[in-house]
Order: sequence, then structure tokens, then C-alpha cells
Amino acid sequence: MALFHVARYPGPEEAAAAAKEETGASERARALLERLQTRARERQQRQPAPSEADAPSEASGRRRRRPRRRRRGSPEAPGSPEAPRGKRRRADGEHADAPGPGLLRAGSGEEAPGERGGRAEAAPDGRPAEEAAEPAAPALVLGGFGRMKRSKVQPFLPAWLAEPSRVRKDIAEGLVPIEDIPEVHPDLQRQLRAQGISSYFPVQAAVIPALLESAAGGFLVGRGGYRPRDLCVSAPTGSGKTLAFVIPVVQALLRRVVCRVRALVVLPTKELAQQVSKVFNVYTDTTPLRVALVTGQKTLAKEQESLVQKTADGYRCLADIVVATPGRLVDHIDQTPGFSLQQLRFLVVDEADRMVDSMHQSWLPRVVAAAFQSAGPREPCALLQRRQLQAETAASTCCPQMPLQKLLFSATLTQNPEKLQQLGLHQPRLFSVGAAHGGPKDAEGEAGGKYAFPEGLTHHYVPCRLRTKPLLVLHLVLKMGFSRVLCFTNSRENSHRLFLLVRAFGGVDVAEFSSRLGPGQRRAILKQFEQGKIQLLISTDATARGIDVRGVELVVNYDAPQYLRTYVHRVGRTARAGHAGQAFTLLLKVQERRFGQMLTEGGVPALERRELPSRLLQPLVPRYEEALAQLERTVKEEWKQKVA
Ligand SMILES: Nc1ncnc2c1ncn2[C@@H]1O[C@H](COP(=O)(O)OP(=O)(O)OP(=O)(O)O)[C@@H](O)[C@H]1O
Repeated sequence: MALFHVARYPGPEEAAAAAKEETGASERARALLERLQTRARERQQRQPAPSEADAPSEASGRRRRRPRRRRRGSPEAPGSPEAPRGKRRRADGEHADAPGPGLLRAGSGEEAPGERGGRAEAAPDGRPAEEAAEPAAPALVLGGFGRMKRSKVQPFLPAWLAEPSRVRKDIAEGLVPIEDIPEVHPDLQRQLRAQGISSYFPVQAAVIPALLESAAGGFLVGRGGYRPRDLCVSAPTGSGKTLAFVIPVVQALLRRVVCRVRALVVLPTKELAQQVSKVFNVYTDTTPLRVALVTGQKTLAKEQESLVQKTADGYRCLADIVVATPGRLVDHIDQTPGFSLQQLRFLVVDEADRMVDSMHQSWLPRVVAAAFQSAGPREPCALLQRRQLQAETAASTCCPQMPLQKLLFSATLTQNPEKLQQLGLHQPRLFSVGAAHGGPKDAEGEAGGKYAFPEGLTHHYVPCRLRTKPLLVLHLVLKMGFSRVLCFTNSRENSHRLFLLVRAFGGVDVAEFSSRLGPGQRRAILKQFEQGKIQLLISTDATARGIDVRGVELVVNYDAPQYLRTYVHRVGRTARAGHAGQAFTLLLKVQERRFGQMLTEGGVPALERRELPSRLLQPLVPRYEEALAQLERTVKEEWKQKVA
């Protein structure tokens, strides 16, 4: 038998009055309890004693009784300081007695006679405590009022993801002189030196030899007749991933005799593709290799001219290395006669995590289908045939296979095995600077966060109000003397308005970069920014990934990024190639908590808070007010023009 004293939460203002009444109420409850206990004892004496056979059913009946839930935060919640003493002690006791979190003794949610005031004490009816506590069943039930800390579910990663080949994060300390990797062709070493490069960055020192080794038997056949392992590289922004694939790809193809598309590099944006094709051009300049860029910047017909040439007996391939965006690549697979990927040896996917996200475009299956396409009947053991193998067997290695090796690069490579599985990787190998998420700490005791940041990066957040955000940007550019600043917003409208406002304010060489502009304009703006003609570039996330502009001193997140990956790529536009750089993220009060949470979840240490007091901004205010008025007029005018 149990007695429940259900108290409704009276609200804070009535709590004091209720407390006064409580003493009288508990007296009445005690009297009622005693009356009920007496009646129960009398009833028990009248009934015959239960036989042993009845005992289990009684116990199971007791076990079915469920403790009544108490309101959380109510003044009487067990363990709360406002709860009556007896209840508080019992609530504490629950935790002390419970064999583990969430397990309570049956009846512990009820106030069993004799339990009140502690188990060791005698019951109010004078019986010994053990006897009085008898109704409490020894069985354990699930559930409870205590907050329990659940252990975090750790992802189970395949061995290649969980135990990557580690790459040093610190560029300055991990430099490897060019002559220390003699496998690289002397001509390429000469080219590197001509570019002012005397040492390899850590990621290059790790990946270049591994890739060269996989092509050591020539690009036509894998080493020992086996298909080479696919490679995934996860290294911070600006750590030199581009050269890590450009050098081995160029070297592997140096000895080619016939021109065929043997390397395909796929990137998410036109600007990135152009940047990477430039690097290929530098290192193929003195070789017979040809590089084609297919991004849609030129007409399809013009691009087709750079890929194939019609001859009397068919088509002649004009490119060994094709750098492409996925959409335009598929256009060429579909519409360019003579464009063949059947001799493809390297498929490089840069910014691989983004490309995995865009898998819905299904460009990869199209590429793989084109690479393994068989034109007409083939000899079963023809030399250099290409077949998609289900499993590698002794029989399958009899005929030389022309391998297709996939190389994935990103600063924020996904660790989601399901996503990576979509890429159909063959015995993949991962090179990474960071430990697997939730994985062990590295040699320097650094916790393994999701992503790694460049060593030279200092990042802060600046608390601000909506109205003062543009003032903060102006202060950073005009008063703190940063000469090359990249400022990110979350939409092209925001970029445009901030650009108009800063331009109206005057005194800053400012430009905007977004999809509002055509590819030609965007190219010109990036060039001017690189040349130092633009002091402040206000951009959407179009420049957040991969864009390599030397000398960016400061990145400003005018709008807080919504994803950690976006944050990593944005701030990675500074502190590149081992240089120092700063990043400021402007956060409204409402955003601070969520942003902090996002970083914590990604294993990123909390950012340092940097206050910019309003007195520093005060001198800018009068001109700023004028600029705001000007902005309003300009926006109205633009709107009229749009409507007209
Ligand atoms: N060994 C090297 N020595 C000196 N500079 C280098 C070396 N390797 C690369 N760089 C320079 O470092 C800069 C960053 O390289 P890269 O663009 O390849 O970085 P990334 O890792 O691809 O960055 P992101 O992830 O942002 O795309 C480039 O300007 C490049 O020229």
C-alpha cells in the first residue's frame, strides 16, 4: 500500500504561501498515513497468511506498480532544495543505492511506510526498520528521475578510415627538401625550383611517393598486374594538396606515346577548375602533354575543339589531362563525338566532400561507365583491356588490366563510410593530418577533431549587433590596417548590399563576388584582388573553397557560416602555405550559443572572444549614417530598373 501526496506546482509567487501551509499539510498526511496503516494491519490479521506459492505472484504484482512521475523543476521534485527534507534525502539515496544510472528499486518512487526519514530509522508504528521496509520489492525497474549521462555513440569506421597514414600538420617543421624525394623526375624538380619551390610540404612528401609507387610499372599496368589502391587525402586548407596530385600525374604520363585522355580532374566550380588547370599548365609546359579545361566558360563547340579533332578515319584526341566541372563533363560524354575516357588512368576528385554531396547529379557513374565502356566485341585476353571486376582472382590477373585509380582530396573529407562507398573505392588508403573523429589523440596530445586548421591561423569571434556589423567591417579595414580582406556573407543579396554600403561610405577599394556577376567579371575581380588592387572583397561562398589568393591577411565572416565545413573553408582562404592569417566571425547574441555548439561538436576549441568597443566605432558613425541613406536610394533605383 502506498500513499501519494500529489502537490501541484503553485508558481513562484505562491510558493512562499504554500511553504507555510506545508507544515500543516504534512501533519495531516502523517495522521492519514497512520490511519491507513492501522487499517491495513487489521485487514492482514483478518486474512490467512499467504502460502509460499502465492509469494511470486504478489511480488510480480508489486513489480507491475510504476513509480509516479514527478514534475521536473517542481518545488517538491526529489532532490530539489525546496523539497521536504525526507523526500530530499530519499532522492539522494536513490542515486546512492541505485546499481547504475536509471535503475531504481521498485517502489522507490512511492513513499513506503517506514522509509520516510531514512531506512535505518524505526517506522512510525514502532516496527523495526527492516520490517517496515518489507513492501519495497527487491526487483529493479527501468526508468528514473535522475539525469543520466549517456555515453556517446562512437562511429565504427573501417580500418582504412580509422587508422590513416598520418601527415604532419605543421608545414614549417615538416618541409622535405626536393632532393630528398629522388623518385620525382629531374625535369619536374627543375620546374619546381623555377617556381620558387625548394621543399615539399608534408602532404606532398607523403602523397607524391605513394602515387609514384603505384605507377612505378608504367601507367598502363598496375604494379605486379594488380589494380593500384585508391587514395584519399584529408589535409588542411592551403597545405599544398594541388601539387600533391599534379606532380605524380604529370610524371606518370610523361612516357605516353599516343595522346589519350588519361587523367581527369573534377572540381566543383569554374574558378577552381581554372586555377588547377593553370598549375597543370606550368608543369606540362616543357612536355608533350596537353591540358584541356572544360567548365562551360567557353561554348560547347569551342571546348570540343580543344578535346578532339576530326580526321579522315575517325577522331584524334587532343588532351591528355582534362580539368572539368561535373556538369560540363557529362555534356561532353554525351555530346562530343570521339571524346573517350576508355584510357583513363587517374580520376582526381578535388574538394571531394562537396563532390560526394553533389552525387545526385550522378556524374561519377557516368564517368565510370564511360571509362569501362567497351566499343564493339573484344578479345577475352586482349592486351590492356579494361573490365570492371567483381573480385580480384588469380584468373583475373592473368590478363593485364588497365587500372583506373581514384584520388580524392579535401580539407574536410567526409568520414562517413556510407558516403564514401558511393565512390566505389578500391582498397582505399587515407592520408590525414587529423585523427579520426573521436579517435585517439596525436603525438602532441592534440585531440582529434573532425577537421584540422592551418597552423598559422588565429581565429576570433566578435560579438556585435545587427546595426553595427557593417561598421565593424569598416573599422577592420580602415582602422586596423588590413590591406587584403575577404569578407563572406550568406547570400548574394547580402554581399551586394554590403558592397553598396561600403562603396557609399568611401575610402575603401571594394568589390563584390557572387553569381550576380558573369564568369568573365568574376575572373577579372579575382585577378585584381590577387594584384592587390582590391582591398576588400565581399563574397558569397563562391570563393570559400579552394581559391588560392596569395596575401589574404584577414577573413571576415560577416554572416556566420551555417556549417562547420563552410567555416573551415572560408577561414582557410588565409594562413595558406604556412603563412600567418586572421579570421574574425561576427556573431549576434542569438548566434553565439549555436555557433559555439557547432564548433564543439566538430571538436574545434572555442574561439577567443574579441570585443570591439563602440567608442572605437563612434568616429565612423556620421559617415555611416549618410552611407545608409545613400544605400536606401540606390536599392530603390535598382528595384525600379529591375521592375521596368
Ligand atoms: N612545396 C611548396 N612550397 C611553397 N609553396 C607551395 C608548395 N606547395 C604549394 N605551395 C603553395 O601553397 C599554396 C596553397 O596550395 P594549394 O592551393 O594546393 O592548397 P590546398 O591544400 O589545395 O588548399 P585548399 O584546401 O584551400 O584547396 C599555393 O599558393 C601553392 O602555390
